[in-house]
Amino acid sequence: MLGSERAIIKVPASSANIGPGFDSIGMALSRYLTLKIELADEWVFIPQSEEVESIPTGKDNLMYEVALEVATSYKVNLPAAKVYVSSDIPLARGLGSSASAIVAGIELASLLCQLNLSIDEKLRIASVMEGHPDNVSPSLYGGIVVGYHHKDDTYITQVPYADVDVVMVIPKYELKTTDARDVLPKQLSYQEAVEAGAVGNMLVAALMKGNWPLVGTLMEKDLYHEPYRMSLVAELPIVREEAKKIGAYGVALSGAGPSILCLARKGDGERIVNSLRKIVPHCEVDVLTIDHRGVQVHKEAITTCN
Ligand SMILES: Nc1ncnc2c1ncn2[C@@H]1O[C@H](COP(=O)(O)OP(=O)(O)OP(=O)(O)O)[C@@H](O)[C@H]1O
Ligand SMILES: N[C@@H](CCO)C(=O)O
Repeated sequence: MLGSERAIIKVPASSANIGPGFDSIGMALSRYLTLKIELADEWVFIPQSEEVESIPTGKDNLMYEVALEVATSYKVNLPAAKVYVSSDIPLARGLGSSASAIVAGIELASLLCQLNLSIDEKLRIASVMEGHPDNVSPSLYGGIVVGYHHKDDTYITQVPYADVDVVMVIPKYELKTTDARDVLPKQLSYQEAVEAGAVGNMLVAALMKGNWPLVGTLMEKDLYHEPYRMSLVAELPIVREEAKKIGAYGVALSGAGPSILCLARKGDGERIVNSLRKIVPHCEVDVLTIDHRGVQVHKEAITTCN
């Protein structure tokens, strides 16, 4: 295995929650964490792009920690590797960079230890590690995924189609998920919990039917997290007002923020991007597509030049 070959692991980014699908719904997006892996005498991660220039280069890297934990749980040794890392997923912006790294770490262990893990086994391991399946499941399976995870089981269902444009507003500042979770309440009242659950149920029904105007309405009615995180992302109300004015279906925080997800009719994305760039010139604004493939692994021959 490997030796004269190099393996390539490509993991898509993801946007979790889509409003009321807190900790359970996410979509895979067309930004990627890419690893090129060769067997080596010791572990090293070599950053190849700006987004990952600050990641640890040794055994304190999250991807190594994940790979080691997987190898240990299967009672096998983890061979050392040299890993070239490139990515256009910004860290700590609500685009699932940590979930992509967890999926990459599981794939590393599966490949280097020849574990041959099934995708469902990878989902279970990744969800246990991340604590919720909303980012890891789309990064593994692609598309829009609805999931439920608890200590005994993890379940997912893929949304069958998604013909929408995705506009992402990405502020320059980071917001760590742990900090964005610290502002959440410890409890909701029974009445609030029932209402929040009903909104989430309706969102799933609308997603499954491909009723995007209704998805847009419901993604703005979250009661689990966005009301508490609003104060952390000043751009959210401004982007929402402008995007809705020019025809977006709906706007919500992407994951724990600070990025902002806008869903729009197919073909409307560029127009919305042009308009939002004027309103929030300090942010990156881009049309992304939904990745339908999920994580990809392949091998290529290593050729040496003399
Ligand atoms: N490729 C990577 N290699 C090593 N560590 C990484 C990598 N990608 C992300 N991380 C770690 O994950 C942290 C970001 O995780 P965090 O959960 O705060 O944000 P996120 O996953 O980008 O956003 P969200 O969970 O809201 O979608 C980084 O600061 C870094 O420590
Ligand atoms: N569902 C998670 C996604 C980020 O990990 C949150 O919103 O905190």
